[in-house]
Parts: sequence; structure tokens; C-alpha cells
Amino acid sequence: MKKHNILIIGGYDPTGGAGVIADAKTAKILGVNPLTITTSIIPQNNRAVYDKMDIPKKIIEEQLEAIFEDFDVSVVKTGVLNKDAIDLILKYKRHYDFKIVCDPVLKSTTNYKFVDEDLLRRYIDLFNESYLITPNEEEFNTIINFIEKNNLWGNIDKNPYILITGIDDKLTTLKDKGIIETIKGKKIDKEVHGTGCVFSSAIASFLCKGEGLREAIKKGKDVVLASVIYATKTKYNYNSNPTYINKEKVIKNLSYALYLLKKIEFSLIPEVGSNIAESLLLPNSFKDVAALTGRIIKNKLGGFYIVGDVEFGASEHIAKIILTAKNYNPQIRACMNIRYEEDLIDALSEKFSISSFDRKLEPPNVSTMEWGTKYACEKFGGVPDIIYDKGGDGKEPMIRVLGVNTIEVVKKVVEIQKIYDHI
Ligand SMILES: Cc1ncc(COP(=O)(O)OP(=O)(O)O)c(N)n1
Ligand SMILES: Cc1nc(C(=O)O)sc1CCOP(=O)(O)O
Repeated sequence: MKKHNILIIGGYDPTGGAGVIADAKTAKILGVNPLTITTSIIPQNNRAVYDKMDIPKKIIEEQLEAIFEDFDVSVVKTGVLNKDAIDLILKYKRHYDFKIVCDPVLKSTTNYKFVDEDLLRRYIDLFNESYLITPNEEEFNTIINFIEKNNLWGNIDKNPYILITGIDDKLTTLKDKGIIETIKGKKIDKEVHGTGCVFSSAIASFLCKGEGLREAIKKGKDVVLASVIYATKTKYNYNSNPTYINKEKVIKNLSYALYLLKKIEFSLIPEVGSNIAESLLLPNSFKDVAALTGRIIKNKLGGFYIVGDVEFGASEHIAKIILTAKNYNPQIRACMNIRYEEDLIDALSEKFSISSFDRKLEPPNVSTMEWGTKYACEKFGGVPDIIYDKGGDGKEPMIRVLGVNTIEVVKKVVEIQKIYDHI
């Protein structure tokens, strides 16, 4: 089966939040083999870019020669470039058949200028040979104004796609400029270093795997959203954390979580049975939530049965908990209900964050799961590890364990069972 090789050519960010490391992480999680060539060493963090040292042209060329001698490359994704790098990419483009996805990084989000007018003039030749260019709105306007001001339209005989990136992305082409399609996005209020790199390398990776342009953009958008939601906190801000949550990933997590559960003597099973569920990112309905079509139920010998299969749309109660909790913390995508025990809650308070709701305070005509989860999260100021209630008329008291995925939830349940067994 053909190996998908993507060649990433860009600058080196030692924090891995942007540059060739961020690009390679993105390609790797998407199942593409990342080959990387460094054009410059750029000491930086989320506070500033401190310097930029260009790699000598000879070394860039030797990196290119080493790769093309030994690998077939279907997509080249470019980040921070210098004139030597552009000259060499165009030289190899004349001899090898690969698509170029060009992310025109003109300056960093910390306002360090990577491109002067002399280099931007050379970029125009690279744009002309590119399949897709991914500027943000400011970079797009700078590029078009530069072409107009310097009367460079004559240098452009091809018509590459342009994706003007933002919360919503606008697909156009360099020459036509009319909007072909707008790809809607979701705003997450968090400034994350490297999102542009992750987005363009995700699109390039999906193209490398044979996806069409629109599908690659839409899936790339999902990667960036997850990478922002699960971004890594640093002292000054956040670093991108390339992450891709799709149905395959959710089902794999749930299957492994059930595998882990079967390894323990799980006895905290409520009369109604337990379910365990995990959702896609920012789920819109119970159809975006996978769970058991049956339940986890006690057997007569003190053990338990896992009844049913894992399917999307299989849960009602646990799905409502996840759908509500995501509004307080979009990282939380999983939950499992277990039996309530009076003295267990106290024993858990040292290791777990806990909130609760009281069914006696429940207003009429509401969904208990939605109202209760909302009540507990607002009381806690976010999403706790555990939400419990002490039951009500004909309603069994319950403990609900929440987490970023079902593997994390089951590991919490294993810890809770251990604590319960030693009370
Ligand atoms: C080596 C390197 N490459 C790219 C960038 C740009 O990253 P950032 O400043 O976070 O901008 P976006 O990727 O978010 O557009 C960089 N700083 N260093
Ligand atoms: C019946 C019930 N009540 C729960 C609660 O948290 O109060 S969890 C639960 C069982 C799980 O239900 P499902 O399979 O619809 O997600």
C-alpha cells in the first residue's frame, strides 16, 4: 500500500508549538509520514520570537537531495521560508511531481516579521506554483496589495486556490478572488500559538491521503478546533496540541475503556445499570455520542455483564450529561454513571473534584440530566470529576464520573472502586 509522504519545509520552533515540529505532529496523528526540512532556527516561545538564523543554502539543498533520493513525496507544505528555500523548492518542483501547500507566514502572532518586500517578491513565484495558499485575512490583503502596487500580475500565469483563514474560512483563487465557498467554524476564546501551522499542515496531510480539497479543508478545520480546545497551557499562553477526534477515535477509546473495566472487579453498579459514553468534539445531539446499546449490569455471582454494542445515538441519560457539560468545558467528552454510596463521596473528596444537585430543587418540566448537570457545573464553576445526587421519588441516587475521554473516565472508576473496596 502506497506510503503517504508529506515533506514539511519550514522554521524550527524549539517549543514545538509552531513550525516543522507542530507540522510533523499534525501529519503523524493524521496517519501521514512527515519528512521535515528546516530552513531556519527560530528561538521563540509564547512571549516573543527572539532571533532567526537561516540555514545555509547548501544544507537546505542537501536535505532536499537526501529526501528525494530516498522517498516519493506527494505534497510539500511550506512554513517560514527564506529566498534560498524558495529557489530550491521551485527547482525541485521542475523535476518532481508534488502539490505545494504554501502557508505564507509573513509574521508571528508575537509580531516578529519573517518576510520583507524582497522576499515577498520571491514568494509570488512560489504562489504561482502552489496548489493551495493559506493566508489569514491580514496576510491575504498584504499579498494582494503587494501584487497590485508592484504590478506583478504578469508574473502569475497559474491560478492557485487561496483559503483565507479565520473563524470562518473563505475559499477563492489568486486570480478570480470571488468567494467559491465559505467554511463555517466555531470560535474558541483562546489565543493558541501555531494554529495556522496546524491548519495548513492538516489540510496538506488530508490532501496527501487523497482527500479532495473541500473535504481536506473541513477535516483540517476539525483538527484545528480540537488542537485549540486541547491546547497545552504555557506560562504566557497556549501551544497548539495537534488532536483529531473522529468517530474512529471515539469507538477505539470506548473499546479500550471497556477492556480496562473488564480487568477489575467492578461492583459499583446501580440498579438501573451503568452506561459509559464518549462524544465527538462539541457534540450537537445524542447522535454525536457513542455508548452501549445495552447497559453494564450485575450478575448473580458478584460480577457484571457488558450488554449490547457500542453505537452512536445509544445513550439518553449519559448523552444529556455530556451535551450539557461541554458548555462549561469543551474538553469534557465522556461520562459513566456508577452506584451511589453514602460514605464513598467523603472518601473521594481528597482525590476528585465533586459537585452535586438535589432533585428536590428541580423545577417542573425539565430534563433532570440537563438541569442537574447545569446546576452542579455552575455550583462548581466548571466541570468536576464527579457529579452526584442522592436520589428522589423512585429515583436511585447516582454518581456520574466525567472526563476528556472514556479511557480517562474508566481510570477514575478503577480508582474509585479501589477506594470503595478499602472503606
Ligand atoms: C518556526 C515558526 N513557524 C511558524 C510560526 C508562526 O506561528 P504563530 O506565530 O503561532 O502563527 P500561527 O501559526 O498561529 O499563524 C512561528 N512562530 N514559528
Ligand atoms: C437511568 C440512568 N440514570 C442516570 C443518571 O445519571 O441519573 S444514568 C442512567 C443509565 C444510563 O442511561 P443511558 O443508557 O440512557 O445513558
